[in-house]
Amino acid sequence: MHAVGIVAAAGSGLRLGSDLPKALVPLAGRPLVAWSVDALRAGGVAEIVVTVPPGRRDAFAAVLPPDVRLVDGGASRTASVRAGLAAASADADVVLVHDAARPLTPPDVVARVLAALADGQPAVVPTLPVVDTTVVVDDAGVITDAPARAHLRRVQTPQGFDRAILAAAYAALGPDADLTDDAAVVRAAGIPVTTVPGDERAAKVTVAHDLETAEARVRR
Ligand SMILES: Nc1ccn([C@@H]2O[C@H](COP(=O)(O)OP(=O)(O)OP(=O)(O)O)[C@@H](O)[C@H]2O)c(=O)n1
Ligand SMILES: C[C@](O)(CO)[C@H](O)COP(=O)(O)O
Repeated sequence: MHAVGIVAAAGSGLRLGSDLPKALVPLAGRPLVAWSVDALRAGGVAEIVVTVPPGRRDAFAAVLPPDVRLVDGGASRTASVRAGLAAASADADVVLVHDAARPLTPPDVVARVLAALADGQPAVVPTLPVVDTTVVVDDAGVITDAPARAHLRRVQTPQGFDRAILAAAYAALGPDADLTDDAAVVRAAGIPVTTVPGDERAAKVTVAHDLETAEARVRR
């Protein structure tokens, strides 16, 4: 099975509040994107495309292995993954889409996604249970619903797909579509998405506290 990894790294990191694009922010002295590329490789994905903020290729090339392909990302994560997918080898069987913002993803998570794809699943995402009661609120903040927690999951990356199915789902999507993950893209095309266990260590670095937590994990 020929797998290609797409690392979405073209975000700016507004919620982190850094001057650098988030993917270049250091974690224990190495940029987040370098950790995330290593995580995919350690899990068994050799070929990697990284989507970068336009105009920042040199900065990314300086911190990544020379065989990683760099492409300009877009204005949204959806647009960036679309650009990465267009640059991925057309002869790849499967694609794993990963966030640069999930630097400490254990190789086991990547391996579980690959194994489910090798089993013939068309779309696979790692998930974790929800531990808090979770509610829906209206614009005034009043609770309107409290979905049964047993059926709720937190979705992580890498998310794995049959390459042709993901490409067809993106092709069917409007040019300005902005969905929060790639599972939503294939679900919009009617493809069922299965889940495998995620891992708390694959947490996303979104705000400053997440970076502190990741630093503490690396120190341990
Ligand atoms: N136009 C974009 C926006 C996001 N991403 C990537 O998608 C992943 C998840 O996005 P998020 O954590 O929201 O990153 P940012 O968009 O950088 O964060 P923020 O919303 O705080 O600006 C990140 O690795 C980010 O680099 C991307 O490739 N292209
Ligand atoms: C793809 C993702 O990490 C799955 O949980 C998440 O949807 C990214 O969301 P963000 O708004 O780009 O942080």
